Amino acid sequence: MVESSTTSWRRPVRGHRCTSTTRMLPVKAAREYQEAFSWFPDRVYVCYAMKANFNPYLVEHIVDETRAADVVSLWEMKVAVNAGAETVVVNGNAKSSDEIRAAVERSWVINVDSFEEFQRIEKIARHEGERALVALRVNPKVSPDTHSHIATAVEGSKFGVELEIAERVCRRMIESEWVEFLGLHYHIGSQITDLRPFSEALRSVRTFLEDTGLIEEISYLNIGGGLGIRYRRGEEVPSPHDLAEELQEDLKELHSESSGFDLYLEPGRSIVGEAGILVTSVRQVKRGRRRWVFVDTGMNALIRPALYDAYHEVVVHGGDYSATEKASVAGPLCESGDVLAEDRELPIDISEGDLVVFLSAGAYCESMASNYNCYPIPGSVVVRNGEITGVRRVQDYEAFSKTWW
Ligand SMILES: Cc1ncc(COP(=O)(O)O)c(C=O)c1O
Ligand SMILES: N[C@@H](CCCC[NH3+])C(=O)O
Repeated sequence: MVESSTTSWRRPVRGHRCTSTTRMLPVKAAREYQEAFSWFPDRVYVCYAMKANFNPYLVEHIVDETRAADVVSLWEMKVAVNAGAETVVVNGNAKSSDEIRAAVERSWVINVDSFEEFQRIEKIARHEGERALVALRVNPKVSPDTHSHIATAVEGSKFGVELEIAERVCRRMIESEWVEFLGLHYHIGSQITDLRPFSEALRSVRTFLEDTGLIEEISYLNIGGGLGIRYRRGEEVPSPHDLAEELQEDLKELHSESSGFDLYLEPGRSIVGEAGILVTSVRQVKRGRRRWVFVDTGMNALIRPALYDAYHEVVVHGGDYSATEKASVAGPLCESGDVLAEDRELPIDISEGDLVVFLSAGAYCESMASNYNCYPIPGSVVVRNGEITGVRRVQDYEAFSKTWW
């Protein structure tokens, strides 16, 4: 649950009962992933993709269930370890040497993004005197129906290695004294609600593994994350069980052709997305050609509408919906794109101080918050089974200014 920067909540305290009916879905979702793939013959690791929401209190609950995380930076590594992650996979197209070193020292699997990165890893591993555990991120080239900014396996994508040249890279990894080649990784993008691209990607990778004979060399297959969530009321989206069913046949056959491999998944949004809300409060209503509802936080806390034309359901807490009219909800920032919701039916009598709540804000909202216009990073409250289990206070000026002076 994500609270806006300046809403006038009573100060939440860890352990207090909370009256909110918001369910803590993430643990359930993580469990569902584990159950959904339980037919897989070897081990299955559900590595929570921390980029979706790295709130440490939330990560703690999820990792308690999964024991595994997908990280992309040193700080994500720290949060994952503090939350008790035992299995960590390291992603990123431009990893720093410190990140690579940390992974090598702890024997975490590195999903290698390029041949050049493999060479850097080899050098670092030699220097450390430790073999690096590596998998190669490949680009199976699929075009899911999602925003182009979050499709990650299209032609020309910055991520991964094209399958046409991947065999050569894998063979070099296999020959290397300083890396241990485990297998392949791919991730086709995010907010994907059609299952076809997931099976297309798996089939491309399967064909690659069979045609090259690399099927005999792998002990690791990482199929990434990407499953979409419900942003609009009434929308139907596939569940982890649907995804598992879609992939079951190919995965089982691939497994039977191999000498056995563990399956890794990296879901982010589908674990935390639906569970989070962003609570803002109305500062002002403006009437002109359009009716505007200005709230106290904007794209600094919810950048998805501006970045991806994303839609988030809006609810006015306790609002009288018997008389509504169209209005757009915008933040206070000096940016025309700082519009959080366009043309929604909102109560006519909405006024200063009313709480405007954005739904499905658990993923890529809190984690993408910024200090634009020197607005503080909003605080957040994590609730589980009706109880507050974690509070991050609104960033204060002292914490903010330390970054600068
Ligand atoms: C490598 C990688 N794995 C996993 C994820 C998580 O994706 P999602 O939140 O869509 O499940 C991402 C983000 O798209 C990613 O880049
Ligand atoms: N930030 C994106 C998802 C990025 C996925 C990370 N690879 C969103 O809000 O939809």
